[in-house]
Amino acid sequence: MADLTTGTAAPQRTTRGSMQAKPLTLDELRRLTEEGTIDTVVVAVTDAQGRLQGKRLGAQFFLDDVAGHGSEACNYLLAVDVDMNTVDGYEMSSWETGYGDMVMEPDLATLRLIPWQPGTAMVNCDLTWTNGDSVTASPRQILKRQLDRLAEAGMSAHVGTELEFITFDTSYEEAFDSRYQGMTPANQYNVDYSLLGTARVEPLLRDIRNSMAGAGLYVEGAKGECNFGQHEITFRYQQALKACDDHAVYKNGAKEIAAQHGKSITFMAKYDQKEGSSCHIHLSFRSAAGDMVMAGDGEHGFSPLMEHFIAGQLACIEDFTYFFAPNINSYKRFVEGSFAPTAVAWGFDNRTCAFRVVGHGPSLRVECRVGGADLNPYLAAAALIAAGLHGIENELELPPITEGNAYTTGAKRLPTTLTGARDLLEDSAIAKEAFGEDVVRHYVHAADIELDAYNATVTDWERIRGFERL
Ligand SMILES: NC(=O)CC[C@H](N)C(=O)O
Repeated sequence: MADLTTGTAAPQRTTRGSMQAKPLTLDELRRLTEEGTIDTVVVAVTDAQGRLQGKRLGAQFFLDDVAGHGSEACNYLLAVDVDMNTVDGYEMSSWETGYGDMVMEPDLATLRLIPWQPGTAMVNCDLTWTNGDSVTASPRQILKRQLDRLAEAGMSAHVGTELEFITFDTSYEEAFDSRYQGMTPANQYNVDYSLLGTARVEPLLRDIRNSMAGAGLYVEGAKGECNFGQHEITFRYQQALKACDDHAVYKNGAKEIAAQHGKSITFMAKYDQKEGSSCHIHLSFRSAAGDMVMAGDGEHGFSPLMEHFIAGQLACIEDFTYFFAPNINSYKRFVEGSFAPTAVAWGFDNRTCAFRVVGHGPSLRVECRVGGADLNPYLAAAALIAAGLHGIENELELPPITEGNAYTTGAKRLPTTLTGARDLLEDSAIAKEAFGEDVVRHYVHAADIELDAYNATVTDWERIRGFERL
């Protein structure tokens, strides 16, 4: 086991190297706690917005009580807005029901060291009610339900998520105080693939990469992107649930590490008018034994299952767009010619399509390019699995391939506003069937909360536009 950081500021502390740490067992955690190397265990759940929420527990208390029995958290955690306001209208949580508890049930398979915080381990949790029932609106429970459906069909899913983000030399506190005006991006020009440009940000990027390896993620690499200060760090695909747990840990951890460097990073889908930040999701189904099921002898080298799978994605993406673009800002990313998709289309290695098929044989997979970096990975992965199953169960026919520029074809368009996506989700028989009516109501309400907050706000844009000239 590698040494843990002693808690000095990030730039001085030693990194852990790039080897993927093994999951931490409960016995190892006990030993590390007894020898004083670990003193804190973070119990974490992922909320509706995809954020890690939870508590920092004394490691001994975690070992004695929580590992076996869970830890309580207020049920409002899945029913607040971004600002943690208690908002009306959620069935699972309200003043009327007294805002009681749910139980964070540690999934011990997710136990890991958190190298960027001294003496700390973390565990991802499922959410149950105090009577043991599953909390159906919990993103992790929503994904697990789709994985159960997939297992009943004799399959499992591999997922890889690729988050882009924009880095600023400005600290989070300075950014907040200046109301996000006049911030300094970490690069002053487009550093897409630029080794020179990315080297400027490498102390932070390397710290994030190596810290994530120490937290059990398999780091593939980092590259620069187009917008000023925009970068992407990628991790190897893996079983869907672990991929989403790791995504949530990474996104939270990358912000913590940026803060330790006096910098800030944002996963907003569209920070400014230049290129937005995506979360491309690579997905493949395998047999329960792990064998490939998507490649075959058909046209394009597809199996019939793959044809139905892609057809299902195209059939469902409009209904499910909310799960890939859950904020007002998310829709500003869907701009023609920006590498973010606008067309409901699929193609081979075609970055203008919503669904880009890549690889061949065992590596054949679909990259969904719809999601912004602000998506909730559990909900998006659940949506892709549900869409694939919809296509397979109904043996949907593969629509024609798009060759060339999907931005200028007459293909159907993705919803262009949160209102549009919300309405499609609300009316979706497929979504209600796959996720349950209560889950659809929960997330339609989440969209309404966001829309109401936005509509009630007078923005800078309106003042600049109208103050003098109107
Ligand atoms: N690497 C890329 O393909 C760029 C993706 C683009 N930034 C988006 O928001 O979708």
